[in-house]
Amino acid sequence: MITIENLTHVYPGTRKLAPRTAISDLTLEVKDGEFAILSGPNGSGKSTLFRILCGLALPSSGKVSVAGFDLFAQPAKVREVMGVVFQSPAVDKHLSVAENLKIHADLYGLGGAGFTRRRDEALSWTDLVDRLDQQVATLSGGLARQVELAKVLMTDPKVLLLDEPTTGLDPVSRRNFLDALHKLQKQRGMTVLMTSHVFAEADDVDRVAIMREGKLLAHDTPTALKAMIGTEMVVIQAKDTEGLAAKLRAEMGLAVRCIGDEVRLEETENGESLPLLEKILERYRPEVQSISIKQPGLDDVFVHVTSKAVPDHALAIDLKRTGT
Ligand SMILES: Nc1ncnc2c1ncn2[C@@H]1O[C@H](COP(=O)(O)OP(=O)(O)OP(=O)(O)O)[C@@H](O)[C@H]1O
Repeated sequence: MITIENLTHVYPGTRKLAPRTAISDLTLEVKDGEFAILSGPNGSGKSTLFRILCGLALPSSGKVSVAGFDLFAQPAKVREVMGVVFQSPAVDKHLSVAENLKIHADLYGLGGAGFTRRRDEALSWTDLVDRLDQQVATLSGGLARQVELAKVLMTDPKVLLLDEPTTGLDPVSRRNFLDALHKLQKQRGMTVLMTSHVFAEADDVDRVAIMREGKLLAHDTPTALKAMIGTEMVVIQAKDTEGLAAKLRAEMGLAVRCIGDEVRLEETENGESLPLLEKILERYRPEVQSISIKQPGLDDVFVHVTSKAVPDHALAIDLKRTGT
């Protein structure tokens, strides 16, 4: 449904700044009816990609098609099938919920009885049904985001792009927003691509794509991505992380990595971790502040994949293993 082929985007340089490649030969597909999350560290190129997909920027090279339409040759066709929820609010806070929805409907030529039906349908999943006359400025952050989504849903998009839509929401509002989004996506069979840094949001999506420095480093189901780093991992906090890691490598032959203030031993399998943990404690007890065994989550995959400490050939192996 969304096909991105060999996309490259270079921001031109200025007298003081060198040109910057924000997206580098990126190829990615979001299949029909799929819910995909796009993630990556700051500066990895997500916003640039999002701006290109929304038609706000033209890439330096590459192709994008949405629902079979060429994004650059047939932008109007793409706009007909695509809805976009931006990170920064795109509703008028001084107007009521109903007024915001009406203005959006007018922009899209959705008048008369059709408008009321579409509006009521878009609102049916929200908590806004009895708040139509309330000014958006007086709504909570979570409800204001619901107005944005309701607005976009009125146009019945086949493809929905969302740029970190849950930023600033408390955990309960975030969960409510996502639950509603998942329900809607299934009901309407929409294809959804959402940027997010919150990995708790990614466990129940179809696929997660992770970028770094404009390149796609991983793209697979949450289960396959987690399997990339084994069924268990040992995580150690120490007074001297680098020092302990060096000893574990040299004296125990362990392939550990330092990530922030932790030493991590990834890719341990069920049953191996506990004896290893005991051996590490036996030998290095005074240096260890805490040690635990955990099952890898998507946040661990993110750290593994985006950490610059991972040599490129190791990533290539991981990607082969996950079939990306
Ligand atoms: N207008 C611009 N001119 C020059 N370079 C830019 C411009 N916008 C972004 N960049 C650079 O392009 C790269 C990708 O930036 P981008 O904003 O797309 O990343 P991002 O993944 O969205 O980051 P974040 O998570 O911080 O929003 C960065 O190195 C950034 O500095």
